[in-house]
Amino acid sequence: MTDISTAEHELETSPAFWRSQEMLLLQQVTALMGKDLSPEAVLYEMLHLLSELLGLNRGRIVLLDESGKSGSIRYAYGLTRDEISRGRYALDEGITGLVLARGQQIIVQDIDKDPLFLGRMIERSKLPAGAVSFIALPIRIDQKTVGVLACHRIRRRARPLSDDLSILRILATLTGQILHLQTYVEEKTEALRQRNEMLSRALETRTSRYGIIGSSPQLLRAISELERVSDATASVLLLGESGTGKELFARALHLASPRRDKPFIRVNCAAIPDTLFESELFGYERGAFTGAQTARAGWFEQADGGTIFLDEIGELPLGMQTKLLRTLQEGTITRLGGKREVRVDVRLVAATNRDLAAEVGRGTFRQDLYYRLNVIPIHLPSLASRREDIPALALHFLSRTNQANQRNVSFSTAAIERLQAHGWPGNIRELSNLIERMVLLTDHSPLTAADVERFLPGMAGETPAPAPVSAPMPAVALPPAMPFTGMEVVRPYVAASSHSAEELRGAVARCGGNKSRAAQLLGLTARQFNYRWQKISAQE
Ligand SMILES: Nc1ncnc2c1ncn2[C@@H]1O[C@H](COP(=O)(O)OP(=O)(O)OP(=O)(O)O)[C@@H](O)[C@H]1O
Repeated sequence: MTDISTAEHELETSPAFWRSQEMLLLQQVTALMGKDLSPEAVLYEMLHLLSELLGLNRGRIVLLDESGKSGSIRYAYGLTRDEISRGRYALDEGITGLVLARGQQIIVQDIDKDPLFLGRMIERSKLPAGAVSFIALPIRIDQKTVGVLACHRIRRRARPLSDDLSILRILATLTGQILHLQTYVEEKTEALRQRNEMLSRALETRTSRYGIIGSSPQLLRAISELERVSDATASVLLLGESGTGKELFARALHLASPRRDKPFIRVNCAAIPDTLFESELFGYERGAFTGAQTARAGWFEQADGGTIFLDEIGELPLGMQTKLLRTLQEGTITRLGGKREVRVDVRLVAATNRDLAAEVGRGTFRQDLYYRLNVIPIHLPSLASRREDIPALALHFLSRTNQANQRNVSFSTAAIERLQAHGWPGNIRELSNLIERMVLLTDHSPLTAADVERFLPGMAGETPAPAPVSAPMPAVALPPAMPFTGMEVVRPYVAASSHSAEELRGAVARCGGNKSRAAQLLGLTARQFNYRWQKISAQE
């Protein structure tokens, strides 16, 4: 031996050298644990360093299989794939099987001399020529043996066996902790995944069962109110600005009720001329009026067993309000020109975007009917008060329009953000119409914030502040300037009670006395306009 190698030998055999090697190993392993919680990376590196720094070779970690009756090698260093695949042990089989079964460490001083040592995994010729030891220690979680940490050790080496055993015990404990942590994290993650799946399924079925999109607390509250009263027979009054989904909710209420297989009849009170209300709602007998050549059942009779939805109930003339109240109280109707009372079993759902209580105060709506209708009021939130629903609604309308028109248009994130910033006085109907127009009238994808800007009514560059919950409509609500679409806008986005007498008169004057054009200018239906016009004329 040269002087240098003698010095190296002395250094290598000094206890200080081995302590520093052990410290290095532990430092490296714990540093890795801090970085990466996956056992693969940490345990592999641990076995690697065990070999590199301490000369304990062919380390392996055997873990019990799910059956608990056998174990197999899960992590190893210095073993070939074939060798690893041979590393399967039944309980009590060989040294590893014994440690698995009994949870006690075993040290085989010389593998060639121990009859219990199987030697089936690695050919003897591949191991060092001299005496080779084998050390196997149990890995425990919560006092239960779940695996074995084992390695080879050249018997004739400078480092005492007790030191190797000490560090191996620490590493076996560390392995147990890492595996325990992994199981814990996996269990927690799985539980969270399942809970998440369950919640999103519940949300999905609750909100999309009736085609109602959105998960804002305000919308969920309205849906849960709807579901709570769906089985009752009392009248429901849906309140909310135009386009907030009152009709959708009325249909949802019907579908959620035991009447779902019976008719759902929608009557738009704003669209029926005063003179036809009675015959439309209650039907008529033959000869009831000129032209009544056959008898006809009205909407109430047609809805028998089901639900009648009186939309824009605030437009109902006073005379009809009295008749409706009688029907609600007595559960009967009398056809126009008829004498017989016909029993009808109908649930009434009414909707209005008007302040009915104020109408009662003004004497244009019967108080007793108002109380009768207002038994179960459900307030539908404006879109501006639940902006978090805008992305989901926008994507819903986008995919619906894409499908209907064989298009494949998408939105950029900025476009969605721009939609979220808009005030939406026309609520969901306005959003739905806007998206339909954008998809049909643009020839590129994704649609950008600038595209949205171009299509928003008279808002270029302006970001309106969020409207307060159930904020009244702006006093002058002229219909927004729409880009040419080739489509009729189905309904104007204007609250029915939002025009002062001055505005009505001003519009008529601007249209040279033409009331239909004045109605158009103000974004009202002819009926809505006439109703207001009569009202201001009566007040004069
Ligand atoms: N939460 C929602 N999810 C999906 N679509 C919705 C939702 N709310 C409303 N819509 C859609 O928006 C449009 C307007 O809704 P709806 O006609 O029910 O409003 P409304 O309150 O009855 O309006 P109006 O007072 O003018 O009669 C419809 O096409 C409806 O399907």
